[in-house]
Amino acid sequence: MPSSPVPATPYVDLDREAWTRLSASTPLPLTDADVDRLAGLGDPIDLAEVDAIYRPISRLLDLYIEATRGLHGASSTFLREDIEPTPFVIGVAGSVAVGKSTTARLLRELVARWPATPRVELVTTDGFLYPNAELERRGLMERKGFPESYDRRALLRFVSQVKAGRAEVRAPVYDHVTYDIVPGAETVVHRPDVLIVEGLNVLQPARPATGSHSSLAVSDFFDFSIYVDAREPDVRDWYVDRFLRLRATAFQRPESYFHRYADLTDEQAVARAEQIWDSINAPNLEQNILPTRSRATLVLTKGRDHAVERVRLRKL
Ligand SMILES: Nc1ncnc2c1ncn2[C@@H]1O[C@H](COP(=O)(O)OP(=O)(O)O)[C@@H](O)[C@H]1O
Ligand SMILES: CC(C)(COP(=O)(O)O)[C@@H](O)C(=O)NCCC(=O)O
Repeated sequence: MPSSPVPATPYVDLDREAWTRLSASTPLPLTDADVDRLAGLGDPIDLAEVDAIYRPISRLLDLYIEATRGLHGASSTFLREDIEPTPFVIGVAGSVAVGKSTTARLLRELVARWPATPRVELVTTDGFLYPNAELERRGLMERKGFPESYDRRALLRFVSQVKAGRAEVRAPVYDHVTYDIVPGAETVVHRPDVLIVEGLNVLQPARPATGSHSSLAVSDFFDFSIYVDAREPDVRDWYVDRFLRLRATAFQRPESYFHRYADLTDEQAVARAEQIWDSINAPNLEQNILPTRSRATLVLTKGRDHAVERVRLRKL
């Protein structure tokens, strides 16, 4: 029997105008208090963009959450067991400097406005990077952010325990100033309604099972996932801009790992940032991150000015 062709794309593809039109018919407009709170996050995002692009995403997430709870109730009825719904888990993936953290922080605020999900927790996967001493030992200091630079088993344990509804789950903490794991620090997650897991590699598929280790990846616990996408030359520029801004602020602090870059001239700082981008972050994007884009439920494509140009939502 001839096999049916694989569809060219499993996504509904909307340009900015089509997606923006959804904003007019989406409930829960931003109030003055919301605008104040969002402005207070310290992110450079334009509030008109929040209303047109990100607020409809929060509505879509609310619909998925409601449907997932319905499905959960159906399973409970079938099993004749009273099983509590567990946190709805959202993954946010994409390149270094593409805007994952900004998107994740924004969604945390917007999703928490919906009556069904006031408690939203956000965890970044950098807390699961191996400490620098361990990365040195493994010869991975020049591969920070590559899948092998993370303690993937600990990350998987963390997400699966939150998803299983455990009352309290702890994650280690990474500091971008010292460029290392903070000894003794932890983030504690207490059974949120929604957990957002943000990180470069969260959409990676599982590695093949070996011996007693089953083949699971954090993405197996996601109820929804978002890939933040942009053209590589634009992301490279955003990375360099952020590096220059950090040089004027965080790098000035003596405890900063990059303190030695505090006094570089503009030209030297740009050259150093480009070198880090070209030798670490660009190869990681190309080899590990971009290949996971097609696994996301929603793909947001940003233009040079950070405005979302295109939204793709998985329909199959
Ligand atoms: N929507 C946006 N509008 C304007 N600037 C943005 C937006 N999103 C991110 N940025 C800027 O782009 C850079 C990278 O964003 P960030 O969220 O830190 O990326 P990531 O977490 O992916 O490394 C930062 O300098 C940030 O301020
Ligand atoms: C800390 C990161 C690996 C990102 O971690 P994530 O939370 O996305 O898993 C990345 O921002 C980073 O520092 N990369 C190393 C190369 C560089 O200095 O840009």
